[in-house]
Amino acid sequence: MTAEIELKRLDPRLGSEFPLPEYATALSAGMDLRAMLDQPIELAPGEAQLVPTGIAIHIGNPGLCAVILPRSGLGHKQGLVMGNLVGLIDADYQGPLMVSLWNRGRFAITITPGDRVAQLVFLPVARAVFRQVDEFERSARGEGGFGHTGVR
Ligand SMILES: O=c1ccn([C@H]2C[C@H](O)[C@@H](COP(=O)(O)OP(=O)(O)OP(=O)(O)O)O2)c(=O)[nH]1
Repeated sequence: MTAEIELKRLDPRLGSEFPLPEYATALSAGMDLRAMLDQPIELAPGEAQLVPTGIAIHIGNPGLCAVILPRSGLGHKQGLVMGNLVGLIDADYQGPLMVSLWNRGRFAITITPGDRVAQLVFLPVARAVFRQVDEFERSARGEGGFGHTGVR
């Protein structure tokens, strides 16, 4: 599925000095987001900072959202992940897209302007309407809470 999403370029270096977010391959699920900083920053072990991506997007479709996820290599090797673990971008959000960068590793990490630090993935969303009931229809699953399915 392809969806057209409105994008505002907030940082003029995107689209000139650095490409706008794009899919790296025909089947990539995520597009890399860049840290559009004015100058390099150093994240000490355990430190988190909110970093601008230089874009704003408006999804504008109740059936879609986006998530900001770590890049696998950076997350695994350097410990650079998201301070909110996963950033959730609502379909009605129009503000600047920010990335919370958290150094969960043991060594300082330097982020240079334009570095690809995270990835943006668009996902389908089902919105629920609750129907209140007094009793649920019985299921084979029982009521023991998690870890009680009896499956080994
Ligand atoms: O990593 C992120 C996470 C969120 N957002 C933006 C998009 C999202 O739609 C908005 C609000 O996020 P969320 O609802 O998760 O945060 P909140 O702390 O609950 O804020 P709010 O009170 O605005 O709902 O912030 C980002 O730019 N980057």
